[in-house]
Amino acid sequence: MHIAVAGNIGSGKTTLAEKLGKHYGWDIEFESVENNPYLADFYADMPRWAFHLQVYFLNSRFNQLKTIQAKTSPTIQDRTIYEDAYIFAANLYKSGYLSQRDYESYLSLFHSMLPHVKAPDLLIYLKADIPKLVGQIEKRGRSYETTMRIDYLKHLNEHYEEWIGGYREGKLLIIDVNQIDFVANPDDFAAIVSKIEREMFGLFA
Ligand SMILES: Nc1ncnc2c1ncn2[C@@H]1O[C@H](COP(=O)(O)OP(=O)(O)OP(=O)(O)O)[C@@H](O)[C@H]1O
Repeated sequence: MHIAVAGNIGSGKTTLAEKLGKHYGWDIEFESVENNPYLADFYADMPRWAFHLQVYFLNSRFNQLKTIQAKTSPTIQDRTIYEDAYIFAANLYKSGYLSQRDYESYLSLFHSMLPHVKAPDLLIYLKADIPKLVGQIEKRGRSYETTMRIDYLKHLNEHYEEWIGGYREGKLLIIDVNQIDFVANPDDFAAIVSKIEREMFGLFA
């Protein structure tokens, strides 16, 4: 079984994946941030490093998927390969940070991978407005994210809305995290668990 958590930067994917992994005893596949050789450079100079970073993320996510698809134990994944292509790369192209030829090469690579990609059994989308995202990004205080512009987050959110609106690949659970705190408030976490059970197993928990 493959569960994936999707959402904009700072929406709380990693934290929720950790909590659900612990709650259900699922394996967790994280996004590799610490060892990413391009991320800090990318935030300092997006046009220069956009293509490099996208190829890096695409490859790392594809390898992660191969691992998940080869396993029999249930696994929760922190961000999907769809977000790399349909959200981040598309946004960088539309914002002029990826050139036409680089974007076309990227898409060609992504389309070569796509036949080997199976959609998750359940996609959990964490929907958050800009103030919530900004608050959480500030709270965690990663130095390279301090240069991030509000516009960048806004454009990413627009891409998320469009992608989620048309998502038909599998089961989808949308969780609006604007008014909840599933870390500080156990009831909020329990409500998420109930929604997951209803979606996955049709139970009224
Ligand atoms: N394809 C991509 N293109 C550009 N940046 C990306 C891409 N994938 C991930 N990132 C960035 O890499 C970093 C990854 O951080 P992390 O895994 O903690 O997730 P996050 O997006 O910050 O989400 P959350 O706070 O919900 O866990 C973030 O700055 C994120 O936006």
